Amino acid sequence: MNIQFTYLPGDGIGPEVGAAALFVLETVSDVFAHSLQIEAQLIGGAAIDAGEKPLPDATFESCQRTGAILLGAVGGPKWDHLTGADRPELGSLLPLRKRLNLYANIRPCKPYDGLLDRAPLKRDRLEGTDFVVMRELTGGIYFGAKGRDAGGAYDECRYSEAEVERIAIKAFDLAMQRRRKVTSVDKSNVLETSRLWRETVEQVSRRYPEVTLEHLLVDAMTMHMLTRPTDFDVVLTENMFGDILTDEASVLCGSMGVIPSASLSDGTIGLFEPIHGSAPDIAGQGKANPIAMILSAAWMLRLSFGLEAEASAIEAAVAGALDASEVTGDLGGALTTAEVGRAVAQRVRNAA
Ligand SMILES: NC(=O)C1=CN([C@@H]2O[C@H](COP(=O)(O)OP(=O)(O)OC[C@H]3O[C@@H](n4cnc5c(N)ncnc54)[C@H](O)[C@@H]3O)[C@@H](O)[C@H]2O)C=CC1
Ligand SMILES: CC(C)CC(=O)C(=O)O
Ligand SMILES: [Mg+2]
Repeated sequence: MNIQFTYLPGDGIGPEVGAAALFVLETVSDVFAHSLQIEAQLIGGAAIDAGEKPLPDATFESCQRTGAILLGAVGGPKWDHLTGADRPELGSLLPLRKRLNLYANIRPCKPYDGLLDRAPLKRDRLEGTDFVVMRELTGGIYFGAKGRDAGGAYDECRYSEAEVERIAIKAFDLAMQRRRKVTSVDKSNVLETSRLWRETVEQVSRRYPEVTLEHLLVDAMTMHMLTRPTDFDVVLTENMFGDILTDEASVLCGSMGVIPSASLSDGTIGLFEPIHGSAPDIAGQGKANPIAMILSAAWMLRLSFGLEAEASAIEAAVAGALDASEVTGDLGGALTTAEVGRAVAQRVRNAA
């Protein structure tokens, strides 16, 4: 098969973890006799530095055409003086998600066995943790009107019933394939958008009588996630809460550097990216953990190209590398970003 995708390394550690993931993809395509057609494009601060818009037209066109996108991260202190749509985050990543209608962001929290002792929680409390966060990705406060006025500053948060309904359906459909439980997280004691969220999720849940529905307020959820992580199956939540809760979930999994994500629409386009950002504090030092990016590449093979054996081969290689402590410093190892990429690739080759 010809695996054609758009590659957006972006900023900070993006190009570093991206190079490691590409190395693994090249090995997989060699082992499984595929060809790779990589369309590398500019995004974020890297695009700004090249004299382009944060989301250049050529980049968007490539994403639309290939329908499979592997992205590192955007943003960093170098561009923090910029405002509004001139910023990498507001001018590239958010419009990319919005314009491609990638409203369903799926982020897994299933600690690898080799990392169970790295989390602050004891192994016996963590063992069996396996939940997925279904985060709404194209609505809410990140996309509302924002600005400054005489009174200070404002960020508007809006959700339509249709926006809540479609992400709730995704969550319930996913729960039907898993352990049939949805935990919907909102702030309905205070926010009107959350009241709509809760009512709509209730309505959708009536179509799924086999699925147990639980509602939690987001402040309490930050505690429940740490005290009873094994209780959750599908966690359904809005854009900003999902952003925050999944960084917290990374603590259960050992590091920010191990959680991949898929952002999907109702069509065939998929955007695959680690949940972490550009990590300017470690950029350029070979310290970044590439596993989240490598797993995002595996998800791209599975979800955009239907290459299940190839995706599973990468995931098995990652599990093997973690068991053998072939890891970067965030996981207590001594390997560089590139060395982890090579170690995972070697395991893919050895298993073939
Ligand atoms: N999807 C994206 O493009 C995202 C972009 N950002 C942007 O990234 C920049 C930095 O944001 P931060 O708040 O520092 O979040 P961050 O996720 O980049 O980093 C948070 C902490 O986790 C560590 N970390 C992150 N990824 C790691 C990896 N792969 N291996 C080892 N350690 C890792 C970092 O060193 C840092 O200490 C900001 O400009 C922010 O807007 C933040 C989140 C997502
Ligand atoms: C630019 C941010 C909204 C990206 C982010 O933090 C995320 O999607 O996790
Ligand atoms: Mg985030």
